[in-house]
This record gives sequence, structure tokens and C-alpha cells, in this order.
Amino acid sequence: MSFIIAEIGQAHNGSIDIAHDYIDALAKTGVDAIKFQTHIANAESSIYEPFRVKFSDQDATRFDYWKRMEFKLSEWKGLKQHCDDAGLEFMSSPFSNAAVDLLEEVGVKRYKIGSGEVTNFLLLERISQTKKPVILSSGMSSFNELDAAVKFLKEKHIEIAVLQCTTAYPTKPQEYGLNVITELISRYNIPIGFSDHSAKIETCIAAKVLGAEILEFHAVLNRQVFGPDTTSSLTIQEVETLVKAVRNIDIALQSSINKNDTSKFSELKLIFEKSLAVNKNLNKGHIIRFEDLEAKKPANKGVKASEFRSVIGTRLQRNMTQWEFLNNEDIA
Ligand SMILES: C=C(OP(=O)(O)O)C(=O)O
Repeated sequence: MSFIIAEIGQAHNGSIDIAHDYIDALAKTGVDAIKFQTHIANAESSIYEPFRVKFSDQDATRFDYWKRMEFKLSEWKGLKQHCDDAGLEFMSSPFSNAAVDLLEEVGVKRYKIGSGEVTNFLLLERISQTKKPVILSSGMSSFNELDAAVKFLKEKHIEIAVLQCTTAYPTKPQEYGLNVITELISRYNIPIGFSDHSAKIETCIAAKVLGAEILEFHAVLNRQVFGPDTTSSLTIQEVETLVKAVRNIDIALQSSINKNDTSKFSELKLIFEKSLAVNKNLNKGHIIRFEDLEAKKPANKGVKASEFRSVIGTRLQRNMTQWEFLNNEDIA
């Protein structure tokens, strides 16, 4: 079955109240986990970090932005408690070792490592010290970089899953990299997933069908609000639709149908299948041609439509009227 993660990221815009609103809204959609990002400006950034997208004049630097996105330990604990109460797993990607320390105090079950951190072995080392399972994203990584991170974590006996991801906001269809999902499955022989930035529900559905066991996408309460990921996010309504679709596909993919066993269709086959009839008035002695025949519902009223070849060239034994069923005793 799929593990579905709704990524809130910075959609709360630094407001703890909005962060809680996200939990309430997403709890109704059927996702398994809600993911935040734990940013500690001093530990992960500096005043030299450029903006990826400068979407408001609120922050002079990207560092100021990260500072504004910080929550206190007690606030993180409140978010975790809210998720617990809503029956959702609380997740948050750390962007520094200090963030891992904080999340350990909050009490997380596993770690998500964002695409930008794949080469941050200092962080990988700190996370592996926790011995908790890891979901590693790959939005900017070459196979060489990914192999190195996977090897590092595997050697430390960390349970690991890798997500196909393309770091672009939003991703265009030609950038999704759905082909990579099957490559990752055969390359690593571990659970593989998909971290989506497309803002379209079909992308995760396609990833699911291709074998992704973990699906992550950004969610936003309102597409009009400022935020670095708004254009790459699904609305709450779209999340609900996506989750329903994925759960159905999970059931479908786990069920196998034996096309050779049609026993449960026997009654329906009688209704849907057809018997041969004549399509015009014909006299006794007429030699039946293809052009004289039609196939009509139901089955079992005359010669089976599948056997029409055995009728062609036979001679009518009686006069027949248009649309009458043709039986074996009518021909010789
Ligand atoms: C940036 C993150 O992930 P991804 O690279 O999968 O978008 C994250 O989890 O915070």
C-alpha cells in the first residue's frame, strides 16, 4: 500500500496558527503523514544565501526568510501532538544537524532528506546516529551522488527509501522523470517513491502505477497566497481526490484477474452475447450467405454468432421472416 505524505514546507509562512490549520485541513483528506521543514537559520544558512524566488518584500535576505520560518521547540511539539491527535504521522525534513537534534526532542519516527541535502554527509551522519528510517529525495542528484548517499546510509544499516524528484517549481511534464522510477527500483532494490512538484494530480497517480510506494506532494490552502512552493502545490480538494485515486489504484494493483476464468460472467454472457438471425425474408431452399445474417441478443436463441461460418452455404429448410432467429434445425 502507498505511503502518502502531504508536504506543507513553508506554506504556513511562519505562522504557527496556519501550520495547525494545515493539519486540520489535511487530516480530512486521508493522507498518512504531514511533513514540515525544520529550518534553523543560523545553523543552515548565512546572509550570503541568494533567494530562489523572492516572492515578497517581507525579508531582505533569504536568511531573514528562514529566520521567520523558525518555530520554537514547544511549537514543534504542539504540531506533533496535533498530528498524533489527528491520526497522522508528523514528519519534518531537517536542514541542519541542529534541526535533527530538535526533531529528536520532538520525537519523529523517520527522517526525510530533501534533495539539497543528498551531498551533505555531515547531516547524513547525524541522521544515521538516530538509527531511524530515511526517505532520501533526489531532485538534483546524479546517480553517482545518489549511489554515494545510499551506500553511506546502507553501510550504517539505515532503512532507506529513495524518491524520484526533479527540483523545479513547478515541474513541467517533460521534467517529471517518471522513467527514473523504474530505474531506481532495479538499481537499489529498496522502496522507491516520488516527490512531486508538478501541481497536478495525475503525476503521482502515474508514479504509483510505475511502482512508487511513497508519494509526496506539496499542499496549499490557497493558490493565491505568496510562497515559494505555491505554484507547485495541490489544493486540499485536489489532495483529497488524489488520495482516493491512489487508494483505489492500490487495491487494483494488488488484485489479479484470471482472464481464463469467466465463470462469474456466465449470466452476463447470456444477456450480452448474441445468436444468429436472418436479416430479410428468405424462402425455403435459399442458400445462406454472409449478407443474410445478423447477430442479435440474447445468446441461446439460435446458432451462436461465433459459429456463423458453419451456417454459410447451408440450405434453408423452411420459409423465414426478417429478424427470426436461425436454429440448426432450420438449415441442412
Ligand atoms: C525539499 C524537500 O524535499 P524534495 O527535495 O523531495 O522536494 C524536503 O523534504 O524538504
